[in-house]
Amino acid sequence: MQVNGQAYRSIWLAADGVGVEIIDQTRLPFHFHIVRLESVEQAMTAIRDMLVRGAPLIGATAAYGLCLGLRQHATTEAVENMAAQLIACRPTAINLRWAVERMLRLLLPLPPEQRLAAAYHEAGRICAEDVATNEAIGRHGATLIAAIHRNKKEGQPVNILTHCNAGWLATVDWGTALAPVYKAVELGIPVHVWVDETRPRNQGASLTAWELVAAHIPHHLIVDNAGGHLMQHGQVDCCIVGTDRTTASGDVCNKIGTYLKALAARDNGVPFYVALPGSTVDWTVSDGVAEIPIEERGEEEVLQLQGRDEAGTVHTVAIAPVATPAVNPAFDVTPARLVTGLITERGICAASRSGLLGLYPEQGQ
Ligand SMILES: CSC[C@H]1O[C@H](OP(=O)(O)O)[C@H](O)[C@@H]1O
Repeated sequence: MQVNGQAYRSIWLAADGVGVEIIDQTRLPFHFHIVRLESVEQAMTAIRDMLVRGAPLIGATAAYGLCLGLRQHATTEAVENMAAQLIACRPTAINLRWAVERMLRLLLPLPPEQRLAAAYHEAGRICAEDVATNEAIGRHGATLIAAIHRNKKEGQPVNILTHCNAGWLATVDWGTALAPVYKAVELGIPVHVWVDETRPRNQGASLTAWELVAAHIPHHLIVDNAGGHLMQHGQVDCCIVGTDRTTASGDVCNKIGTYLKALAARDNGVPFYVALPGSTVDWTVSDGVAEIPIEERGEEEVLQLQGRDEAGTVHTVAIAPVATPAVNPAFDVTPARLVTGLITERGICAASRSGLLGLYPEQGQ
């Protein structure tokens, strides 16, 4: 996407063809800082500490992490060990495992001396495919926004609520939930985005809002608890969110708070869409609540907030008594019954096994 007139992806191979460069998303929205990764350990840290985040992007980072690790060790044992460590960095997003296993399927049959070049090529393919996939998600999702727009009064924008960040920063480019917004804007459809701040890491405030400012797309930041009220008062035409793992039956795992938004949407008759690439479907599980591992992150993310003072200095401050403990589940699962539809690179389908198999028939063979 464009940042101050320059095109960026969220991850790219450095000019020397060796290092991998990322946008440090923990520094946004106040600082646009690029970090160069030179080892698999640095890639793991970037994933764990959320310098990069978002299911497709952490998958792409892990793929390049294997490339960086192969520069040191190319034996089968080393590759398998690196792969296991990368997958363990974060437990919920399926794309992390998907990308690493795709790399292993390619690399393990090769002789060690051929693995490095093949790895860089495949990591590049994973990134290029993600860009094309998300652009297709955008095109399909934009048809939904266009249909809503046709029923709006002349000049009225389509009001879309989104949760967390499923924009281009969550992927290699375009994003998933925000891709339809970007494509709708390209079609000249007026949109307005309600941006859930998304406690505790405030990725809506720090990442989605930053993206929409850069794209000059009208939006308002809202507290997570305001969405239901806005829906009750007819101010939300649809919700579009991302997902870190969706089950074969259409249950959707996404950033904590998504489930509550889906409940409010159902109660108010607001369409609730989930945008995802096929690589985010976990065909091995059906019951999302029972089977998807939910990442428990550190309590400090709940007990602290980060912000910038008037002098431009960024501080981290406590928001609760020192003696107060916190619990920090990073994701929740929205049952398929609350999902209006899934927006994929192959089209839009019902949040159901039959709906998904209709778009991905090869998964049923
Ligand atoms: C396109 S995946 C977006 C998805 O990932 C985010 O989780 P995290 O920032 O913790 O990696 C969030 O659930 C987004 O909806």
